Amino acid sequence: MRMTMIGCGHLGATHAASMAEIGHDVLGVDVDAAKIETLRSGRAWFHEPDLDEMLARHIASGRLRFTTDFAEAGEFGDVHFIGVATPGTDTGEYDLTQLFSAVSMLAGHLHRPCVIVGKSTVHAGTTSAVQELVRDLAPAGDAVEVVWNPEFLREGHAVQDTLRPDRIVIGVTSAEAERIIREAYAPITDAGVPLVVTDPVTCELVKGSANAFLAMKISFINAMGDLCEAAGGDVRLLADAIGLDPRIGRAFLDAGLGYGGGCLPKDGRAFAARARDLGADGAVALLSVVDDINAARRTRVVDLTTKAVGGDVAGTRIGVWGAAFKVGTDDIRDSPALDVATRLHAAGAALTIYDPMAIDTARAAHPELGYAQDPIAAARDADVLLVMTGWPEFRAINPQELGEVVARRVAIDTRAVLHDDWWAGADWTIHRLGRG
Ligand SMILES: NC(=O)c1ccc[n+]([C@@H]2O[C@H](COP(=O)([O-])OP(=O)(O)OC[C@H]3O[C@@H](n4cnc5c(N)ncnc54)[C@H](O)[C@@H]3O)[C@@H](O)[C@H]2O)c1
Ligand SMILES: O=c1ccn([C@@H]2O[C@H](COP(=O)(O)OP(=O)(O)O[C@H]3O[C@H](CO)[C@@H](O)[C@H](O)[C@H]3O)[C@@H](O)[C@H]2O)c(=O)[nH]1
Repeated sequence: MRMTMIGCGHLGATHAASMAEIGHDVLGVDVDAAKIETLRSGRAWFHEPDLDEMLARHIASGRLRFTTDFAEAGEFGDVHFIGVATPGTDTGEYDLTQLFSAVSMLAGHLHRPCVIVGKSTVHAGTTSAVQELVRDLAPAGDAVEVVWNPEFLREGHAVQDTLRPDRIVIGVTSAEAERIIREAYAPITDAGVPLVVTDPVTCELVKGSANAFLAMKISFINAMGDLCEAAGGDVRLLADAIGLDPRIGRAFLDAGLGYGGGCLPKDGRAFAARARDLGADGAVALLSVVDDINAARRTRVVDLTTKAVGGDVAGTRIGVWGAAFKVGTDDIRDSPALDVATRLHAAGAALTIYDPMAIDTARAAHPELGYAQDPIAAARDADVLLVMTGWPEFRAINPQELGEVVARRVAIDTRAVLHDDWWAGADWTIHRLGRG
C-alpha cells in the first residue's frame, strides 16, 4: 500500500520506517526541514536503537522517502497516519495545535477517498472533531474517513514495539475503513498480533487508560516504597514477591524517582482534565493522587539532598549520574533527574551531570547546569552523589574507582542501581529510596 506519515518524530519516524519494513511504500512528512534532511540521510534526529539501520535500508530500497510538501503527501497515499506531538498545556489539557495544523495542511490536498489514521495521543472526542475539520477542508469531503489508532510503543524499544506490538487497537465508524487498516497491518497481525476494533471514543480512552494504569502501578509501588523505608523493609523484594502473582505482575513495579518522559506525566494530567470535564469524579480523584505521589518523589530527593548537606545546598557541589528520563534514550522531556537537578541549582548548588546518552540534549535544554564526559568526573569534589537514571554502566562502577575524588562519601540512589555488595562495605553513607 502507499501511505504517508505526517509528523516524523519519535513515533512518526519509527512508524514510517516500520511500515516500509513490512512492505509498504511510505512518504514521511514533517514541517521541520532540518529533521527531514536528517531523515533523508538515513538517520533519526533522536536516538532509538535499530531505527537508523531500518531508515537507511528502506531509503536505499526506495520504499521510504521524506518530504515537507503536503501537496505531494495528499497525492501520494490512500492512508495518512498522523503522529504529531500533543503536549500538555499549563492547565493539563492537550494542546492540539500541531494536530489541527497538520490535518488542515493535509486536508486541502485530499481529492479522492482515503483514510486519515490518528496515532497521536488525544482526549476522548478528538476523532470526531478532526472528522468535522476534514469534512470542511478536504475537496473529497465525506469520502475522507478519520479513524484513531493509538500508539503504545516505549522509547528505547520503539522498533520492536512497532513491528511486534502487544496489540493494535483501532477506532472506526465504517467497515471500509476497518478493511483498509486491517490490510495495512496484515503483515503484523498475520504473525499473531491481536487487532482490537472499537468505536473512536473507546479507542481514545483505551490509550489514556493504558498510560494511566502504568502510572498508577509506578505510584503504587512508590507509596509502598515509602512504607518500606519507614518500617525497615525493602521495596524491591516486596515488588518481586507481589509481582509473582500473575494478577499483579512484576512489570512497572520499580520504585524510585517516579515516572517522567514525554508521555506518562502529560497523558495522566490530560486524562484527568477530560475526566473532570465529563464529571467522572472517581477517575479525577484516582489520577490526581497518582500524579501527586509522583511529584512528591522528586521533592523528596531534593529534600534528602538538602538534609544530607546539613540543611542548605547553596555553595555545595552535587554530582549527578543520569539525565535522560529513563534508560535507553537521549530524551529528556520531563526528566525526573533534570527536574531535581534544576531545583538544586536554583537553590544555589553547583551540579555536574553525566549521562551516557543524553548529555547533548540535556545541555541544549539546560545550559546553566554543569556537565562531565564520564561518571568519575561528574563525581569530582561532590558533597553528594545523586544516581537518578538507572543506566547499567552505573551499576558496574565500584566505589573504589571514586577513591578520593569526592569531597564526601554520600550517595542517594534513586533507581536501585548501585551494586549493593560493593557500596555497602565501602565506607559510604548511602540512601536508597524504598529501603529502610
Ligand atoms: N514518544 C513516544 O514514545 C510516544 C509513544 C506513543 C504515543 N506517543 C504520542 O505520539 C505523538 C507524537 O509524539 P512524539 O514523541 O513522536 O513527538 P515528537 O515531538 O518527537 O514528534 C512530533 C513531530 O511532529 C512534527 N510536526 C509538528 N507540527 C507538524 C505539522 N503541522 N505537520 C507535520 N509535522 C509536524 C514535529 O516537527 C516533530 O518532528 C504524541 O501525541 C505522543 O503523546 C508518543
Ligand atoms: O517500574 C517502573 C517503570 C518505569 N518507570 C519510569 O516511568 C517512566 C516511563 O517509562 P516507560 O513507560 O518505559 O517510557 P515511555 O517510553 O514514556 O512509554 C510510555 O509512554 C508511551 C507514550 O504514550 C506509551 O506508548 C508506552 O506504552 C508507555 O510505557 C520513566 O521515567 C521510567 O523511569 C518507573 O519509575 N518504574
